[in-house]
Amino acid sequence: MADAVLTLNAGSSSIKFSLFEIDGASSLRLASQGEVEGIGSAPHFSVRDKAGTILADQTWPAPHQAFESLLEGVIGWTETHLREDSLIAVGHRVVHGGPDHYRPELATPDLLAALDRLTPLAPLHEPHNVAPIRAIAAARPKLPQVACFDTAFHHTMPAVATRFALPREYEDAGVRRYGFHGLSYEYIAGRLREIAPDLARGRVIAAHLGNGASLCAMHDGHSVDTTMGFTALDGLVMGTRSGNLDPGVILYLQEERGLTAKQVEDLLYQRSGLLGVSGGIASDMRTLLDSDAVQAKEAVELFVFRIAREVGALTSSLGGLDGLVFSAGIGEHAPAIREMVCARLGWLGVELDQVANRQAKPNLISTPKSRIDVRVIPTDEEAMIARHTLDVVRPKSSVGT
Ligand SMILES: Nc1ncnc2c1ncn2[C@@H]1O[C@H](COP(=O)(O)OP(=O)(O)O)[C@@H](O)[C@H]1O
Ligand SMILES: CC(=O)OP(=O)(O)O
Ligand SMILES: [Mg+2]
Repeated sequence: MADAVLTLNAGSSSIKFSLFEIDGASSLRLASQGEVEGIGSAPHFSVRDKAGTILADQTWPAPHQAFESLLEGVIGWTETHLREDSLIAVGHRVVHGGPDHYRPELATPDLLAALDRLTPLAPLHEPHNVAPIRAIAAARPKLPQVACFDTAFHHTMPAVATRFALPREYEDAGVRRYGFHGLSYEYIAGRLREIAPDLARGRVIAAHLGNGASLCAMHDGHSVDTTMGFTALDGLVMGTRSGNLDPGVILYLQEERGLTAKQVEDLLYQRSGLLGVSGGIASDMRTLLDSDAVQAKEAVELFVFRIAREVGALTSSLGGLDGLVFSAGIGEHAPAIREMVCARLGWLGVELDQVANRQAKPNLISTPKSRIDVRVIPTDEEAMIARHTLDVVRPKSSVGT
C-alpha cells in the first residue's frame, strides 16, 4: 500500500481535493481528484480516479449551501474512501500568509492563530482555508498538515512593486501589496520551463482567470509584478469582486451613502464584479457568455477590457513581453474570452490562431507570425501543494509529479 498525500484547495467558489500516491522516495502520482464547484450558486460534487472513472457525482439539493456543510461532505467522503493508514500528510492552500509566512509550514496552533488574524485581509478565503485544517486536526491529531501560501511566489517582487504611496508607518505594519494565486503561477512557471524553456527565461504574463482572477508578470520564472495587492480584491474584475477601484468610492459609500465597513466589505467581495455589472444575472462566466442580455455582455466586455489594460501595465513592469499564458477556469475553458482579450492586444503584436484557440486541448494558440507566444496551460495548484507538503514532511526527497 503506497503512502499518500491529500491536498485541499478551498477557493472562493470551489473546494478541490486530490490524493497523490508517493512512488518510491521521490515522485508523486495523482490517484484521484474531486471538487465541489459552484459554491454560492449550484454546488456540484464530483470525484474521479486517475483514469477518469467517476467515483462520485452529486448535485447538492439546496442551491445555496453553507461552505461548512459542503466541507463536511468533502472531508466525510475522503474519510470513508481514503485508506487511512497510508495517508502521511495533508497539504492545504492558504491564501494569505501576511508578511511573516511565505514558505510552506507545518500547521501548528500558533500558525493557525496567526492565520486567523489575517482573516480581514482575505475574508472570502482565509476562514475556508483554516477550517479544514482544524477539522482534520481534531479528527487526526497526529497527521502532519502543511500550509502552502498563495502569497509566497510573489515574495520576489521588488519593493517598488509592493509599496503603496502611503506614509511609511503603514508599510512597516505590513500594509503593502502581496499578490495571490502564487501556487498557480509557480506551477505555470515550472510547466513553461518544461515545454518552452526559452520562453520561460523571458518576460511572460500569466493570466489566472477563475472566479478570482489576476495577472502575474514573470521574468525568468520569478514574479516581478501582479495585479492583486494587499488583498485579493485588487486588480481585475472577478466573479463577485470589484477589482481595482478608486479608494474615493469607498469614502463616498461610507460617508455619503451611510454604508458600514461590513456592508462595504459585502458589496465589494460578494455583490460586485461580473455579478454586480451583469445586474445580478451571474458571477459564472458560462452563464454570461450564454446570455443575450445587454448587461451580461457589458460585464464580459469590462472583464476583458480590464485584463487587456493590466496586460499593458505589466508589460511596462517587464520592459516588454515575450509570452502570454491563459489559465484557470475561464482562461482554460473559454476560447471566446481569450479571443476578445487577444483582439485588444494586437498593438503588442499578439496574433491569435483562431483554429488552435477553439480546440479544446491546451496548446500554443498564437500564429507563427505573432510577436507574442500565446499559450493555454491548465494550472495545477494541487500538484504544487503536494510537492511542497512532501518537501516539508520528508525534507530530503526530491519530488517530481
Ligand atoms: N467552459 C467554460 N466556459 C467559460 N467559463 C468557464 C468554463 N468552465 C469554467 N468556467 C469559469 O471558471 C470559473 C471557476 O474557475 P476556477 O478556477 O475553478 O475557480 P476558483 O476561483 O473557485 O478556483 C467559473 O466562475 C466559471 O465562470
Ligand atoms: C486568491 C483568489 O482569488 O483565489 P480564488 O481564485 O481561488 O478565489
Ligand atoms: Mg482557484
